[in-house]
Amino acid sequence: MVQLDNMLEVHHIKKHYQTKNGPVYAIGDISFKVEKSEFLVIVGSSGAGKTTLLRILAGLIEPTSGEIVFRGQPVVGPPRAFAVVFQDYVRSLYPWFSVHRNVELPLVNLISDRAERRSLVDQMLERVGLRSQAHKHPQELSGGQQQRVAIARALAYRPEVLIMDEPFASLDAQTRSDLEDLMLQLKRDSGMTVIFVTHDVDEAVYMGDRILVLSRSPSTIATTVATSLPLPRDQITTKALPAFSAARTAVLTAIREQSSA
Ligand SMILES: Nc1ncnc2c1ncn2[C@@H]1O[C@H](COP(=O)(O)OP(=O)(O)OP(=O)(O)O)[C@@H](O)[C@H]1O
Repeated sequence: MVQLDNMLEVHHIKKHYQTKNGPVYAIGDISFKVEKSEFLVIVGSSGAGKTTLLRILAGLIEPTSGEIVFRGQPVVGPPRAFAVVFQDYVRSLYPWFSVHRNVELPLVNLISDRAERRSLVDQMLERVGLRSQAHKHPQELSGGQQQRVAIARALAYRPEVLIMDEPFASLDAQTRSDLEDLMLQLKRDSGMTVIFVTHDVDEAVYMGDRILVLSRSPSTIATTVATSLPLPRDQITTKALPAFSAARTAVLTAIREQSSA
């Protein structure tokens, strides 16, 4: 029998927000498990609770009930082993610090040796193709470059789990596919686990090993689609495979069923 290494377990998460107009029921009841080194993608219509779920997974907000278990331990705050990249990279970078300093900051309390820390930052900036821009400030870079800085910062931290909330949503198509491929390559090299939210079904199928489709809120998991696409992926040949269109059809059908439900 195949032994699965479930590093993260989500047990019956429910979440409602208290507002002045009464409770908003965001997450109905969600349970799933994530294997080590898996690339798990979460899709669902607007307002389905994707960001809420990611924030709970990252230990940033508490669920109303249910439990997240990471390596056998309940998550009660942001775990050291997790890093998060949000869509809003402009606000996630410090404008008054250089690119290099932005990537270095989260490492200050982790790596006390300054030379070692700076060398790791240089390596990460090299990986995302920004070594020559290290001295600049974020606002001097393009949107795609700023998002690369946010990715370099998350990866320099060497997380076991990287949580990404629509990280490429506001980028042009070419930059987006370049960053998709960069992320897949970095993930393959590091063996980290990725949990990734997107609105884009093609991106979900291209990136994911498995896709969770959420129902409308209060959300549950409507369907799970395993992609079974060969690695490494390629923007042209992978998307021409029958398995790609089969997975795409399965995800789109589930989303359509939810929006007409
Ligand atoms: N802080 C909050 N207070 C009250 N309600 C909230 C809060 N955050 C989210 N909600 C509500 O919870 C529900 C789920 O929101 P969430 O942002 O998690 O959905 P989403 O699937 O990420 O949406 P989108 O795809 O549009 O970003 C929505 O009805 C939203 O209005």
